[in-house]
Amino acid sequence: MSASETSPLRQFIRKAVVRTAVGLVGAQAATIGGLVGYDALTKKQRKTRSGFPKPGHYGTDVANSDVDVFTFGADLYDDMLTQIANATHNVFLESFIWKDDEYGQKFLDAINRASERGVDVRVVYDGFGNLVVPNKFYRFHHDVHVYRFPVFRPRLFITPLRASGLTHRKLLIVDDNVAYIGGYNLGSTYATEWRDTHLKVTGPDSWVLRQSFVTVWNTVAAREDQIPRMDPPEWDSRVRCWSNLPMRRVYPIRGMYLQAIDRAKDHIYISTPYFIPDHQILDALIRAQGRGVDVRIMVPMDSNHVLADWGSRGFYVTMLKAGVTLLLYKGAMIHAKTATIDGVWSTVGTANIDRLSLSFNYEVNLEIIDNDLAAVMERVFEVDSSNSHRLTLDEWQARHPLAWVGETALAPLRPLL
Ligand SMILES: O=P(O)(O)OC[C@H](O)CO
Repeated sequence: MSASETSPLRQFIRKAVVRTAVGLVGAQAATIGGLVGYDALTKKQRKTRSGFPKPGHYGTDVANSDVDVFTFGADLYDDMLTQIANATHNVFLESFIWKDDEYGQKFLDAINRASERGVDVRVVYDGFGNLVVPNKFYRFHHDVHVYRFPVFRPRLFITPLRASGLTHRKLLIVDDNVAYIGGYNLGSTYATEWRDTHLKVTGPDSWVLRQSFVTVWNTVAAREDQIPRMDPPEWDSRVRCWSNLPMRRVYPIRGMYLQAIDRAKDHIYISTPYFIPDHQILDALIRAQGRGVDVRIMVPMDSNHVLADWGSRGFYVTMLKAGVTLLLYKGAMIHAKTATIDGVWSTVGTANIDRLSLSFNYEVNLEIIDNDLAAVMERVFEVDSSNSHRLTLDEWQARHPLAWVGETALAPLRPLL
């Protein structure tokens, strides 16, 4: 049938569909524009937030290794810088964000000095994550081996899945014996203004993090730049490492979370800066609450990404109706990517509970089965809870109708956030 022969009814339906689609996209664009504009206006106010209670620094033994829990950036960075300064053999550093500020410079200087004195230094950082940092900041000593994850990747046209993903990891491994992992990127804001959590593993269990770094490095580096294999200490460790590696097409962190949530019998405490779960994770959490598990999820009251906040808020009614406790962290940005379950199981890593982390980016999480560490993680969660507002269903349902419009308009974008 030619266009001129199209029936009036068909023409009407076609126009209605096109207008609805244009209207929806327009509403979404207007919502995003409004939220981003409002966010820019209130940014200054967020910069003068009141700060946060510091949960402290804890040391525990897990099997034959020492595990330190850091919850304040300046303490962590000082410890990392001391390790780099004392390194005698090698330093492997990977970071999603590496700012050109005071602390960023300290790390750059420390690894350059290590390289100068003959330490084998390997660095991985993300091109996209540091687009706003001038390239000239990254002046490495000529012996430092560097891989900058490229922003543009021609291989995307050949092997789109394997060539995708940013490195969202934050890792430091020193002398094959000390390894750091957690939410801290490198930058001065994170040193004092953000609440985050990092682990330091000293001893044989650090191997798993070394191996995670080596796996990525040895895939991207030239043959002459490969890092030699080091044998693992033991099979039956209570410390497991899960690495999302698009280059291998594996994303095990999501599976780790699903298994642990399904296994929970008593309580689940999760901290995440960005909470935009897929259906299966959301369903697992709601089912856990339904069988009597005390599920508590902590997110920032206002994070540094307004769209992520609104993407997250779209889940609040469902969660609150299911009885899940929502804790909104006040006065500072909480960026910890941690969970602890039943006083036994804990994870600390780089993955957020969102699709970018669980199904797209390079990530790494430690999973640790240990009562003492779980007790520490619960203590940290308790201190953070004391600085959080517990949201109620009544309060949330009384929010401004425009908020509901924002949540609904952003719902289709959740997979991208
Ligand atoms: O991507 P993350 O979780 O490391 O968070 C980084 C901040 O969002 C920087 O804007």
